[in-house]
Amino acid sequence: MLIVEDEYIIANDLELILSEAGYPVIGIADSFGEALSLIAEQRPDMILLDIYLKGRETGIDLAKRLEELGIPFIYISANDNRSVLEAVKATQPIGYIVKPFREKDLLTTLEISRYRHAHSVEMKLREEKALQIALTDAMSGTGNWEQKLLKAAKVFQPHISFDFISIRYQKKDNVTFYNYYRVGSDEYEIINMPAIGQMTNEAPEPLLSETKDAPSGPVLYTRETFPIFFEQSPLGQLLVKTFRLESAIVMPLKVGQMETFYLTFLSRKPHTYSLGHIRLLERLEQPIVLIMERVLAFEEVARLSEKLRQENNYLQEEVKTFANFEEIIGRSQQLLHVFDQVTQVANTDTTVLVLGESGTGKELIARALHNLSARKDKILVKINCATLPANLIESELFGHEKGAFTGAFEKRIGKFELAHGGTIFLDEVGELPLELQAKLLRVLQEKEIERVGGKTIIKTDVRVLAATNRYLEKEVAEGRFRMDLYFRLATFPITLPSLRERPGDIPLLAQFFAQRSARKLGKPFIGMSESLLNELVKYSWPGNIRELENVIEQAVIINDGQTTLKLGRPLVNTLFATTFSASVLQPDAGFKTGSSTPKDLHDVKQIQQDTEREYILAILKQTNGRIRGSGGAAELMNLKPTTLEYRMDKLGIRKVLSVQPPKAHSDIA
Ligand SMILES: Nc1ncnc2c1ncn2[C@@H]1O[C@H](COP(=O)(O)OP(=O)(O)OP(=O)(O)O)[C@@H](O)[C@H]1O
Repeated sequence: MLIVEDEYIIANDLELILSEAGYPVIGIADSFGEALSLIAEQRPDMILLDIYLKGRETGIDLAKRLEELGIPFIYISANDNRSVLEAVKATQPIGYIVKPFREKDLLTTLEISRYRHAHSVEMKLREEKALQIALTDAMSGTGNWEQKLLKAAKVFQPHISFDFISIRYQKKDNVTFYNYYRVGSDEYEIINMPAIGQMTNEAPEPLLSETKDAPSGPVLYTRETFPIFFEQSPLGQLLVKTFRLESAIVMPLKVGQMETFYLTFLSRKPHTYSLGHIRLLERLEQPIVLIMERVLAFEEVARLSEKLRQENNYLQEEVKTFANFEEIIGRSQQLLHVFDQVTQVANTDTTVLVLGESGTGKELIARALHNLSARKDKILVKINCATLPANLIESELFGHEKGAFTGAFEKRIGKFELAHGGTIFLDEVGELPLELQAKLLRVLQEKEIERVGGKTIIKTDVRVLAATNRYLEKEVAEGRFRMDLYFRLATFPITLPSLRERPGDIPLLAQFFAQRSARKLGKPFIGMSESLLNELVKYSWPGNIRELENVIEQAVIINDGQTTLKLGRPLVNTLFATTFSASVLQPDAGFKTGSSTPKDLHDVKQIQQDTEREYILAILKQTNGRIRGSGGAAELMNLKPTTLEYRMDKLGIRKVLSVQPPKAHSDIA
């Protein structure tokens, strides 16, 4: 114990009593200065403190230092002046002994004070532990940051009371403010930036950028020291003025390398905050930082696993088809030329536009381009521009912020962001609506994207591959496709030959598909007859390799494994197919990779179109107008539904939505 007493006799008396009672006394000081130097030498567990000492400073002045040092003390004084007693109370002594005292009274007071103090320290420790647990619960519960921080603020209230709490979250150059105003015992109003603007008639946003870094530890501000606080936080100044606040504590919490949370507790009363609060915040600093780090790490993990989940979806889609260059079957000159082009351009970041009829292997070539590039270990994201609803394409491509549109409940990253570091394959790019063509062009030019409803620009590193079975130049001429985008995409065009242009590859492909299907179905495959191969080669394959693949798979399915393959249905049974096989003309002008051109091009084309139209109408009648799904016209014709719809559109065949029974006035009827 240390005795701070200027009256020598009393001091000696005290020392004697204490020593005899088993309280070792480390010294006697008669002034403020001497007491501090004794404390510096040896820190006492407790101090007996007189109010009036030698020199200018009093016991009350010393008490303030003791509070800072965290040393408990008991006043021992004859002073009963009211204002002095008020000041004494404010210094939070653990006991008070009135002079003159009896030895018994002194020892009893000492014992009780010591017990109460030890008990209160233990209580405090327990309370602090409970506070930490409550903060962890608040922060790791459900909800967004605004809700979590409100829960955390409520947890603080009994320990560091406040009328207003402002939490600034600084992440690199990005600042977010969360403000809560206490309106009832457990009721808080969330005061966001627009609300501050409305209340103060001042735009608060510019003030954010003027916010300076606060000090490294907790700092207490009162009316006298507010100017320093205002200097650092002009927004804080606005809040203080608007909500008539009188004192504050600012606590910076550095989380990780780049992120800091600034907690500012503000009170309407001038003397709410004390050194005790500062000490409490200091003790809580590490635990809170740990909580925050954990919450941020969880968020990051959740973000990454969501990304991984999305990537997985695509990867699963990917493994369904071949992705290997070697798996592209064919030895024709036309195909070898394509291989040369692929090899040339694969390992660059050049945008490639793959052209060709439906089913010619455009997607396969796109995958080969990716697999032969330096990006092969990164993701290849495919997006089919024809199958997405027009109103969702933008958000699919670029992502959206939460609340960007009705139904955007959560923030979602788009495929461009997902493909970061890898490749994006825009299949059927010719179907992209005009307004999105402008946005795609911007991505290609600036290499940056903006989420729907987002304010920030996100840099991307994505290689773009695109494919279409449309004749894009015609689309440009007819105003359906932007010329500038066309030029951007067609930096390096690769045109795939139709199957009928390379009949020499048909036997190879047929064997390959037959073996593969047999393996898949666990059936033996003993070969194909000469006549079957001839039949395959003669056929015109409007659905190209996809159609061949399907025809062979069907044949393998119905085959018993003991005899050579037979087709499930004859290939010459459609007018559509025969017409095309009779001519070298493409069903869709523009992908002419063959050499010969019929003389009377116009007439042939007209006949061809009429025949095709009749054929499609006949099939549609058979299916009651149904295009998609099993037993639909597309399946019967071995075409993709989108291709069939495209053809119908071209030939002026209207789609009938309600087909049961077919309407008498419709095309189909
Ligand atoms: N040279 C080839 N060797 C083996 N299989 C091929 C070859 N070319 C295409 N295929 C197969 O044919 C089918 C159709 O190919 P793909 O989907 O790449 O065509 P596409 O031109 O992209 O069609 P669409 O324009 O209709 O989307 C796929 O199953 C693909 O694996």
